[in-house]
Amino acid sequence: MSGQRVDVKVVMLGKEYVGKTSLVERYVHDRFLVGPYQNTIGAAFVAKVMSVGDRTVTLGIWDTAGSERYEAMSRIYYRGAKAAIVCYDLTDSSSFERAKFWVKELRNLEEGCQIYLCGTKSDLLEEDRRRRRVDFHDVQDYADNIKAQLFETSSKTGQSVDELFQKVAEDYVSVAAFQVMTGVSFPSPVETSSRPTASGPLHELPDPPKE
Ligand SMILES: Nc1nc2c(ncn2[C@@H]2O[C@H](COP(=O)(O)OP(=O)(O)OP(=O)(O)O)[C@@H](O)[C@H]2O)c(=O)[nH]1
Repeated sequence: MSGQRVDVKVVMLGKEYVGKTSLVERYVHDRFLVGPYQNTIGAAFVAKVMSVGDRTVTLGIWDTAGSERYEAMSRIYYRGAKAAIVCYDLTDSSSFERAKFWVKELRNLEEGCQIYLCGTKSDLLEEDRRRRRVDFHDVQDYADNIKAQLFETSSKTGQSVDELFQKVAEDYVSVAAFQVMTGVSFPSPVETSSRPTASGPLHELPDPPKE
């Protein structure tokens, strides 16, 4: 992919091991990789073209590293994002605390960024409901408060993964339509160029977004 036009910059944020890379893998390649866990180093980029009604929308998805070691780098990647998918693991309460940390940052620093909260690994709850460590209703209240949308997904089974990314694209289209109607100009699409990926199975890493 070179010089591909991206309509919506999407950034994946969340504690390490919550399943950000797996979510992108399921959505983009419809697969769930088994084998030893490989943490993301820095960030990885992938673009996905999709349809919303009769429109084509290209999502440019930045999968950031969850390790706190890379926190400063993740900040570079969320700059200018139109959507952030903030992930937490439904079986790990500390990962929800980390999600709140990212929400706070985005709310303070990226006003125009729509937040999607994503509770991951829902298949583990289907196996054993007692594994849930993050209450659905608590998160729903929190999501209402911060005007975010909430999804619970499984990259293993694919549950709600397409719906999540579809909603991101649909929201982009309706906001863009609203802006055209009201005459408010919309930022021009981001141009990307190709470069080898920093990590993992995702590919096509463009230049980091400029501040
Ligand atoms: N059962 C189950 N396991 C999952 C799911 N999603 C991810 N995992 C597992 O959780 C581990 C971490 O997944 P990753 O996608 O690498 O997590 P990450 O958030 O990208 O991690 P970092 O790159 O370190 O930030 C891997 O062993 C995955 O196989 C899921 O939906 N269900």
